[in-house]
Amino acid sequence: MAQEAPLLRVDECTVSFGGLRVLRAVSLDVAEGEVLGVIGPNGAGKTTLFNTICGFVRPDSGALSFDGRRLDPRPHQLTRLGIARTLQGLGLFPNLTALDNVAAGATHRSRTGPIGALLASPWAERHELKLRDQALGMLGSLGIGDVAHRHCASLPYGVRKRVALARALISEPRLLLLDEPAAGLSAAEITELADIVRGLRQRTTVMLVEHHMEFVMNLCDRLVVLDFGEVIAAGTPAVVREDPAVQRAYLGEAVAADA
Ligand SMILES: Nc1ncnc2c1ncn2[C@@H]1O[C@H](COP(=O)(O)OP(=O)(O)OP(=O)(O)O)[C@@H](O)[C@H]1O
Repeated sequence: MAQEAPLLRVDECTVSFGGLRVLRAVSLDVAEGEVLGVIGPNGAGKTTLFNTICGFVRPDSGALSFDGRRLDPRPHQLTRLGIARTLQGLGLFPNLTALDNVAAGATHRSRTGPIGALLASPWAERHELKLRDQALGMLGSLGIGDVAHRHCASLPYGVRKRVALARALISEPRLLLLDEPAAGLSAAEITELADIVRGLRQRTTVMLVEHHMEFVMNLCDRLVVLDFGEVIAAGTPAVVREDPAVQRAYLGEAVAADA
């Protein structure tokens, strides 16, 4: 039986900054519907891998494909291609409400355009109202509908992280890239986040970079481990946790965290 093509394929990608080789012939597949975690010690190249997938960094060699087609993205094309990303720094507009921040994630779907906006046609207004309804629904589905009209600057960090997640989801991505989603969250918030991400798999594929071992071990279907820019292991959390190369890379760190 023919094997289904992966949603995302990273094929032998090598990336250098000046003389520093940061990714070394990295290959991995992300299957539709899975939650894939990318882990590795500090400086292993995880963020660079995300940046390469998003087109912020061009590989020296190698190729990417998305849904069976060559992926050579410019960052501004990502949403249209069906890829969304949350950032470590969240990147929210602090003086806008949570609702406006989320609606901003759907601007590629806004068909109003500058002329329509100037004319404020009833059609354009209806369309904008629909987008705002969807943004409100998205905040509600992440359990923070009550903060929709509050400025982001006034919200606790854990809530702002959910706003950023809602903004990524409003574009209805096929692939959602989460950059350290658990960082800075309390233990209770991390448990809730894991439940949220499990719920997301009905509608999107998730690839995440994370340091929190218990979170990734409990949540991810598969893990890819990077060390010094190389894939040193890949497989289920149970397999990866027992891998001697992974344990060596994490010497002194809690890879086997009581997951
Ligand atoms: N724009 C850049 N110019 C030069 N060096 C860079 C650049 N971006 C990253 N690096 C270097 O590339 C290496 C990998 O960095 P990267 O941020 O991808 O690692 P990481 O695994 O995400 O680390 P962390 O877990 O600490 O976030 C590091 O040595 C870093 O200093």
